[in-house]
Amino acid sequence: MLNISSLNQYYGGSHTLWDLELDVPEGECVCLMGRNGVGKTTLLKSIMGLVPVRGGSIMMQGQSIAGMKAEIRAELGIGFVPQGREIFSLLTVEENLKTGLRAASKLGIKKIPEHIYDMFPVLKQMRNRRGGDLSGGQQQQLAIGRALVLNPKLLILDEPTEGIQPNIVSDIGDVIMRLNRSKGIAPPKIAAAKAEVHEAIGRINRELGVTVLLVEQKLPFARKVATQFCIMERGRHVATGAMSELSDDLVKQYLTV
Ligand SMILES: Nc1ncnc2c1ncn2[C@@H]1O[C@H](COP(=O)(O)OP(=O)(O)OP(=O)(O)O)[C@@H](O)[C@H]1O
Repeated sequence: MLNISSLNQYYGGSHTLWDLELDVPEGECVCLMGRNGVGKTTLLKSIMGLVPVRGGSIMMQGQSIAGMKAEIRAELGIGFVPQGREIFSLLTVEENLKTGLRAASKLGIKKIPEHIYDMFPVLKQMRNRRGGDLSGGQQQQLAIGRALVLNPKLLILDEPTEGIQPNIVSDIGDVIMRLNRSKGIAPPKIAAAKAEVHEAIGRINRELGVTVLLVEQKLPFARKVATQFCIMERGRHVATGAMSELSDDLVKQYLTV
């Protein structure tokens, strides 16, 4: 579905991506891996047209997209959930989802597709709550739900569970948490919230048939959700394959910190 070859990217004079190759076959869930600063986010931004690239090609379903504006790439069926989620905290869940509809109306999508609420029941329950009042895990589900409004063929996610913290939406929340802790009441289960997000990504891939490319640093999650891996090191791809073939040697060489 997505084929990248000989891609180079520079931030000013700093050469960040070097002759990069990446294949994301239709129906697969590909995990981009590598230590901090190797260029994973830069590669995702290059695919989305958010940073300029030099040379090489980016093909989406056989069509060259390297010179296209970011909005056109979205219309061609590439959904993107950036790091940090970027949801609107003062808008309700439903209003947040509707912000995705403006671009979607060009594709004939006029209302929020029901399968988004099926995929994320919590968004249905909380449709009238403000985005800023949701927990980190719920906000991440909202960000993914919003990307699904465009009915993407390819969904790109940058570290979807990074930064999921206990719900400290206000000083009051903070005080409650501290009080709970002093009474021995455990804070909300972060691991469970992260697992929920990963499970949803797995279902989006398998049940909705959406091809997925994601950056995920946590190996157990990556192994669980992805079918293929691509490891990067200093701006270059160094190893690719089926997730079942990701060896301990590769992990040690390129992923262990
Ligand atoms: N806007 C920018 N201007 C200049 N250099 C940048 C910019 N954004 C990133 N870089 C540099 O490019 C390199 C790759 O960064 P990038 O964020 O793509 O890596 P990453 O693998 O996603 O890292 P992480 O896992 O920490 O998110 C790093 O050396 C980083 O400092």
